[in-house]
Amino acid sequence: MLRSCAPRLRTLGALRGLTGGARPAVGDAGPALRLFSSEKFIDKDRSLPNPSWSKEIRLLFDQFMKKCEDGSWKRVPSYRYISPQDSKPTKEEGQMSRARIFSRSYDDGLGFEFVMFHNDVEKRTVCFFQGGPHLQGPSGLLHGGALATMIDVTGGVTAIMTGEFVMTANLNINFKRPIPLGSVIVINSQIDKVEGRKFFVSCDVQSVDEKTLYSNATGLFISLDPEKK
Ligand SMILES: CC/C=C\C/C=C\C/C=C\CCCCCCCC(=O)SCCNC(=O)CCNC(=O)[C@H](O)C(C)(C)COP(=O)(O)OP(=O)(O)OC[C@H]1O[C@@H](n2cnc3c(N)ncnc32)[C@H](O)[C@@H]1OP(=O)(O)O
Repeated sequence: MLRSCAPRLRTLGALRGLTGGARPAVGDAGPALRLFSSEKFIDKDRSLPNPSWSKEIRLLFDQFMKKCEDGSWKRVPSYRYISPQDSKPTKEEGQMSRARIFSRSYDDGLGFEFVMFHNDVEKRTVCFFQGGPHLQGPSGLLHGGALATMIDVTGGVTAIMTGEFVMTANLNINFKRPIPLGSVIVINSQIDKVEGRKFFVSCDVQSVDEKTLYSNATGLFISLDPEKK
């Protein structure tokens, strides 16, 4: 069921660094730590390096943090939980009270390790992704659904960074080459066209040396109709 508009806009604001929270670091699109309203619980920003990150993804992270210094790029923060003020007004109970954002639901190193950087002028996002052992599909290879998740999230962030809260309406993915589990890949996403509430986004997925095109994709993201909210 769709939630009301205002909480979503607060989430959007936090994502774009437009609202309060802990002080953002230079080059960040938002707060590094998110204090929940009770101030008893701190949800850490999971797009920062952790011990499971390989040298390769750390190097890419460092390179792009440098690009953030002149403000042209911003690191996109990423959390495990939706903060209580952005959640449904009714108290969630049982299993639902433990809800996590899917792409951040695994412990460090086991699932989706990634960081995204966004360029507002170019309307594009780059994601560095390292898929952990719990994302295996065929032996030793990344599951296609895990890649689809990352394409969805990267494309979704590219659209969301325009300031609209969007939902994914359509994804078309060509899986061209299998991805070795644990390797680092680069997902580039850009907005090709905007028609009213429709954001047409394309993505390509490559090896770090750009020699292998693993996948390409297009997606349609639609911002919510105020009449229907
Ligand atoms: C969800 C995340 C939650 C919290 C995140 C928290 C923090 C943010 C941090 C990070 C963000 C990460 C990015 C998120 C990535 C994950 C995104 C998702 O997983 S979303 C979940 C999967 N998607 C859905 O469940 C969507 C289900 N569908 C719908 O709710 C609706 O169909 C819709 C997409 C909202 C559109 O419904 P509307 O009633 O608003 O639109 P319409 O009036 O029907 O159509 C408008 C326009 O668009 C065309 N159209 C609609 N659907 C399609 C389609 N599938 N293919 C092509 N075209 C489509 C339609 O024809 C109309 O066109 P027009 O006539 O030219 O205007």
